[in-house]
Amino acid sequence: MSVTVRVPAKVNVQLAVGGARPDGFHDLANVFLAVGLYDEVTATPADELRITCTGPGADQVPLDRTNLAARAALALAARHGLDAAVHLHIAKDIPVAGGMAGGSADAAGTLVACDALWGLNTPQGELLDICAELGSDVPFSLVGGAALGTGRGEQLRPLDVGGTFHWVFAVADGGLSTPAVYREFDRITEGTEVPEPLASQELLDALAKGDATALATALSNDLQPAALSLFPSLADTLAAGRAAGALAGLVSGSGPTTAFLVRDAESAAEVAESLLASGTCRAARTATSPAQGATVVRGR
Ligand SMILES: C[C@](O)(CO)[C@H](O)COP(=O)(O)OP(=O)(O)OC[C@H]1O[C@@H](n2ccc(N)nc2=O)[C@H](O)[C@@H]1O
Ligand SMILES: Nc1ncnc2c1ncn2[C@@H]1O[C@H](COP(=O)(O)OP(=O)(O)OP(=O)(O)O)[C@@H](O)[C@H]1O
Repeated sequence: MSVTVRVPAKVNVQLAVGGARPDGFHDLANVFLAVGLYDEVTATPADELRITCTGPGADQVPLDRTNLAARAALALAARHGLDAAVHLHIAKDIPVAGGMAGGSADAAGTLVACDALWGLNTPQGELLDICAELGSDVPFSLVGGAALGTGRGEQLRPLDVGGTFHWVFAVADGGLSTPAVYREFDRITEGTEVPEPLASQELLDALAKGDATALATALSNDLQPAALSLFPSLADTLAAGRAAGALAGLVSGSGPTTAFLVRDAESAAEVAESLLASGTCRAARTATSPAQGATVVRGR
């Protein structure tokens, strides 16, 4: 018997970053939006903890206990005094090391899959606590939809979304390390006064209304200069997407995936085709948001 859970990627429609905290993290006003690109995690009873992974970029995913999915299974098992004797298969579709929370999605998916497989019925609040221990993005991967993340991004307030938004994601050739991008942010902002991160009311209103034009004007990512500094060719990708007719483009989270907000599905297909033809990205994917958080799709 197995349980399969589907988990969405995310884009940060606003990522306001404060100064470095004494613990090395940064306080954020992080407006998460789940997008319909999914990883699937299947949990099956086994003699011992084992991970397999298929899909684009699977060769870059660790299969040992450093995999965030393995850490999630071990954390849930430990909380309930169980042995994490489970085979986790990750069917990857979220770009690896792309700034779209792929590893976080797999961790959240593993928690939901193992919770169902082991019949634990762990309360949502407890699952969210485990998520926060695993990583700043993991709680959002569990809940999906749209949310404002404060603290290091793990304290969530659900947000209203009044319509469907259409996106094109340009997948870069290569990845970026999240800690390296935050370090570059620190280097760039050194000696300046970094303001307290605050969510933009204009942006929250645009989300609530489902107004893509207004959202396009309000998109922002304080990590973008750092990602561009470490991966300068992303500027060409951003220019190509805008020239192709996107309403706006920005780096997704810590990058290097770039996200383009477009008017509708037809425009998404056109912008994706132009981006690929421009030769400034490895792949272009279309998706809509919001998307549901970690959800059991097969098994109990
Ligand atoms: C860039 C984002 O993806 C935007 O949602 C997140 O802020 C990163 O979330 P994540 O990958 O889950 O990050 P974590 O695994 O919690 O932390 C990885 C590293 O990123 C940096 N980090 C992360 C979150 C945060 N609020 N401040 C930080 O400085 C720290 O160097 C940390 O050691
Ligand atoms: N299940 C996993 N899937 C992908 N990468 C993983 C996983 N577990 C650990 N990793 C490691 O984490 C690194 C970052 O991968 P991930 O795909 O989570 O990045 P990301 O999407 O940029 O993260 P975020 O947007 O949360 O900052 C990878 O290079 C890989 O070595």
